[in-house]
Amino acid sequence: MDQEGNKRKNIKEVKVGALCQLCHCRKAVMKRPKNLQKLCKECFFYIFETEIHLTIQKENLFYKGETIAIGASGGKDSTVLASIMKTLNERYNYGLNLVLLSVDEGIVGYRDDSLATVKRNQLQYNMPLEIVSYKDLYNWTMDEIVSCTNVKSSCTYCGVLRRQALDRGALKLDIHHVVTGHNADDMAETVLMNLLRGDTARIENSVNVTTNSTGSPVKRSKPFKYTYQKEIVLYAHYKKLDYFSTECTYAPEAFRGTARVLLKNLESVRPSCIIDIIHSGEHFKLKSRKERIVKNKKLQKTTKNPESQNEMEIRPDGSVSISASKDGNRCERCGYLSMNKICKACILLEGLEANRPKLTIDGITSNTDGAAKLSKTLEKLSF
Ligand SMILES: Nc1ncnc2c1ncn2[C@@H]1O[C@H](COP(=O)(O)OP(=O)(O)OP(=O)(O)O)[C@@H](O)[C@H]1O
Repeated sequence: MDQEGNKRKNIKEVKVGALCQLCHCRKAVMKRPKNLQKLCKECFFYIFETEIHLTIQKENLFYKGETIAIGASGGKDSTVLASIMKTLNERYNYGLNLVLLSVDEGIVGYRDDSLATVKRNQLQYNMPLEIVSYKDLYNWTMDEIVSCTNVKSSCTYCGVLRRQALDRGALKLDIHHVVTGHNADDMAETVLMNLLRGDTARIENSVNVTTNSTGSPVKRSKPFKYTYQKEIVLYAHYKKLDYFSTECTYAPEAFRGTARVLLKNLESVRPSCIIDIIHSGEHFKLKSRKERIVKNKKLQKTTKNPESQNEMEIRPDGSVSISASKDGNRCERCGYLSMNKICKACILLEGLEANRPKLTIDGITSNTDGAAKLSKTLEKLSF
């Protein structure tokens, strides 16, 4: 049974047998994963939707008449997001124009199936759908990238390329705001990961509901910031939403996987820990950049190259980080918006191009479709 199947099995096993603690008249069918409150289905729907509405209101996420692209992967989070956005838009008269935006990374046996789900969602929610592909944007599919690199680093490539692809897809439609289905578990995981790596500079940013990548005119919001993954699964299950439940064929980023297991263990003994970690991240204050730079200047006296325009920071372990000078707003290679001379996507693609010949033997392009499946099978083999 896959992971999703297990989750659904767990849901059915919840036996409550008491009255709903909200309406006090209907039978409770579940214990809320967030606070163990016993609820009937109707009250769960109401409280789940209302909490997301309150996050949207508190953070002032949208304005009337705004067009919003919903990052739609066909998975549970973004499917529930599309459904909720439609419900709240109608119920509270947000006045939003909602569009589904999908990125086709080119992973045979995974993304092609999930995109079929998004196409059904398009009809079910009556929303326009735009699909942009890595192949069209970068002339690479993820299957090709993995056959040139390895499965383990695939998430790094995919993350950078997808972020830019979502931006480009949105701009193609003249949309400047993308919402994604990142949830409370994702956020807590990211805070934990950054904390464990000592990457404190990223903690503050990782708990923001809305973020703007440097140089990007497209902002991103996460209306599910306080929404537990387990509750998203419950909502999708009880509402019988049509979503795709297979995990990506490629390995999840190794360290994130470890942080995920750690978080699940913590959650099993203290369900509130997910929100608690997010709150800790929200209250985490780094010394101002100015303060850090002044402190480091003494150290830099001996290391500073007077000809360099680059800003240098010395990390606590003594290693040095040099941030590129901000030369302009466009990548010199692809012309896409970037605060650096060459955007991250182009840097990664440049490394890949060097390996492109490996994919072509005597002018015949080798078939990389399903490379992920093959790699996974090989990984499992033992001799
Ligand atoms: N291929 C894609 N096209 C459009 N949006 C995407 C795509 N992949 C991810 N996203 C957006 O980023 C969010 C987080 O994706 P991620 O893959 O990290 O988590 P997930 O739990 O698998 O999400 P989901 O259940 O929605 O697939 C998704 O909810 C979605 O909004």
